[in-house]
Amino acid sequence: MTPTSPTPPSSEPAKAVAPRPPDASGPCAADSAIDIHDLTVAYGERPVLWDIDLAVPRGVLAAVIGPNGAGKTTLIKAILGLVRPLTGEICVLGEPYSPRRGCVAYVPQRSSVDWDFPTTALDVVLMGTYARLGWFRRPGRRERQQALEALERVGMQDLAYRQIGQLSGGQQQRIFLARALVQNAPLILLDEPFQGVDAVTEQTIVTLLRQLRDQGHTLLVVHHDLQTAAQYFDWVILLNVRLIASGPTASTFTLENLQRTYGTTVR
Ligand SMILES: Nc1ncnc2c1ncn2[C@@H]1O[C@H](COP(=O)(O)OP(=O)(O)OP(=O)(O)O)[C@@H](O)[C@H]1O
Repeated sequence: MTPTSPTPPSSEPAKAVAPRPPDASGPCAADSAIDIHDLTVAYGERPVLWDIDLAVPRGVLAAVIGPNGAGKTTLIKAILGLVRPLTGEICVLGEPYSPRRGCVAYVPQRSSVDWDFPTTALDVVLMGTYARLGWFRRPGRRERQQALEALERVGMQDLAYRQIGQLSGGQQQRIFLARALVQNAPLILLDEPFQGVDAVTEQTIVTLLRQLRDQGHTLLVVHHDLQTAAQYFDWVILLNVRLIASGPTASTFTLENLQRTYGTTVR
């Protein structure tokens, strides 16, 4: 790809970008949960994602890892159609995003949510049913039951009627996870779900993510903690504006790849 503007990031080109699966064909391979070709995203003149080619298979619990400002959140936003790429194509579950919108659940970064918005935990979870209901139907008894069950799965049933602004960080994170559960989407994107949560909540979330993976969902999780990455995830995507590597954790989460992602200071 050779766009005239903006100029490419100055760092050395990535040497070993993970190859796309050999059976992937056309822009939207049906066997991939996410398929990205030649993706470049810029804010103004500055590229924050450069020429990304990436295929994430279905049914993996995948981490997106990279330093601050590497473009991890921007990658999630690009998949969700929230930022307009300069170039490139993104396919979700074998199709462009728009017709697949209802198949994707999103657990945002806590800091990006207005917690003063006057709504209860149950109402937030019920939002996960809206895509199924369409424009003109309101959630009924069945949807409320599903929402309460999801709250129970994340251990939050007792706080269903609490205002979201009155919940702790870990509790808020679980509410958004419950919303994703209710949506029952095949693809779930989570932006730093462990940020600011205690060890017990972190384990609750990890257990849920594994259960969802075992049920066939694909999960893409922005993750910062290198100590836990290999233990939690079976697929890793290493990113620093460019894609450094993507693949099974055992073969991809290597010291060499981490050094290329973060510089030479990783031990
Ligand atoms: N709306 C925006 N307008 C301009 N620049 C932005 C915008 N959003 C993000 N950026 C910049 O783009 C770069 C990538 O941001 P992004 O949030 O995707 O990184 P990240 O890897 O998620 O970082 P972190 O680990 O700190 O959350 C950063 O340098 C950031 O300052």
